[in-house]
Amino acid sequence: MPEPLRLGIAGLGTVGIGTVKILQRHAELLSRRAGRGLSVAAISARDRTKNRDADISCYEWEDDPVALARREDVDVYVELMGGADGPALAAIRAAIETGKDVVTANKALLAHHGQQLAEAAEAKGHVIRFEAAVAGGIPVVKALTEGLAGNEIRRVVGVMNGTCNYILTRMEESGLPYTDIFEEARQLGYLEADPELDVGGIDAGHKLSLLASIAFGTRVSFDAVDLEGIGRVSIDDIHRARDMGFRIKLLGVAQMTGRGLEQRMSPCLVPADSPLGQLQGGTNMVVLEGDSVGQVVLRGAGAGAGPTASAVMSDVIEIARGTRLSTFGQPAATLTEPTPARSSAPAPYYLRMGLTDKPGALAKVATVLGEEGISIDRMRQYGHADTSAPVLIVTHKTTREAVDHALRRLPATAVVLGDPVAIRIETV
Ligand SMILES: NC(=O)C1=CN([C@@H]2O[C@H](COP(=O)(O)OP(=O)(O)OC[C@H]3O[C@@H](n4cnc5c(N)ncnc54)[C@H](O)[C@@H]3O)[C@@H](O)[C@H]2O)C=CC1
Ligand SMILES: N[C@@H](CC=O)C(=O)O
Ligand code: NA
Repeated sequence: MPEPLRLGIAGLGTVGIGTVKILQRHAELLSRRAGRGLSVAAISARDRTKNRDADISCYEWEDDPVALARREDVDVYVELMGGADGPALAAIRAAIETGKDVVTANKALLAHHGQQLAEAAEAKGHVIRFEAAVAGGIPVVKALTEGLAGNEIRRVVGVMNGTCNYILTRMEESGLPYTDIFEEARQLGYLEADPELDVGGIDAGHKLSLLASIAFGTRVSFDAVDLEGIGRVSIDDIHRARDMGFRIKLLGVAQMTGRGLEQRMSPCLVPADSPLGQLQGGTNMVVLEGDSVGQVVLRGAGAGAGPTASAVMSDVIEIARGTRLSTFGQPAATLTEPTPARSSAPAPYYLRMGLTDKPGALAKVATVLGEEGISIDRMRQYGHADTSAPVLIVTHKTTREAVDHALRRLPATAVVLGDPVAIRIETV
């Protein structure tokens, strides 16, 4: 049997300890699958003495994660500290410089530095693997890189942030507004240290940009992701959308169009009876569409110690087996610079507005929509006690530009009260 593969594990929080536990619990199973033993050369975290849910006294300790990366007895540097820059970046650079392969769960870091790190690693014949970084335990990176390698990928769509899906699901269940459920999520410890990463759509945008790179052979371009978080999703819209047969999800879409690479992470309506519409709580779902395979739907835990460590271990075993994959599915130097699509593909839209309850009000709105080339598919007016009549409109496919233009014109009709809401409807 070959020599054991020696790991240096930096970060002993949720994911790091989850990884240590799998290594300890399944040592024999893992070495059978890997074809060689797996050993831990040393570990590192901020606080050595912290009470942890695993016995780490058997491992050598390094205070400095960069020193751990430079150790000669480490073959694979397992970075589970987090942070887009700082020690995680310095440590991964040091690991590559000194000839190690790298496994990381750090989507923020790869979204910002993935291209440069992949080029550096590949120039030296080393690999960077990141299954845990996208949708946690769901093997979506491997599905795209390996299982669907024979396809031209048409589209990647998904719910990739469990916290946002939890918040939206709980708002619908409880009827409580965003601020109340945000607080509930905080109390449950679901939110990242900087909650804006979750609710601002940034974390999910990081993940989408990594999948887009593999799917379309383009350099990671997180800055080109059109981002909108869930902070403005109202309980009203959640209920009205449900009345019309939809649910609101923070949805990521990446597709190559005639106008360039479209990457969006924003609240969208999806049919309530679709797989995405049925997705409840903190679960993730990614839908991959290939020209030969059609649609592949992956669903599972996008976060948590066990699921995320499961993904980390899949990368470690891949390396132990001798599989050497390019970080983004093809040599980093051959990834092309994407042209960002300036506008998104046409789609139906959901429009909600309050109208003055006077004859002809609806006709004025319909005229503006018609003049902007927007055709109405369905409409519903609600009973009301005051002077503002709530109206919902589902349009046929149209462009975001036409919708925005119509919304800008509506105040001039003098029949629309307050700010109308427009949300894209995504059919998957
Ligand atoms: N928690 C989850 O469910 C998921 C986490 N991830 C990613 O996994 C990585 C780790 O996340 P968690 O385990 O949740 O974080 P955590 O906050 O629970 O643990 C971080 C660990 O890294 C150590 N650390 C942080 N900065 C350090 C430094 N400068 N020097 C030495 N040690 C340092 C901390 O002491 C701690 O042991 C992050 O990149 C995160 O985005 C990815 C998917 C899911
Ligand atoms: N904050 C993330 C954790 C995993 O990436 C989420 O809620 O999905
Ligand atoms: Na994954």
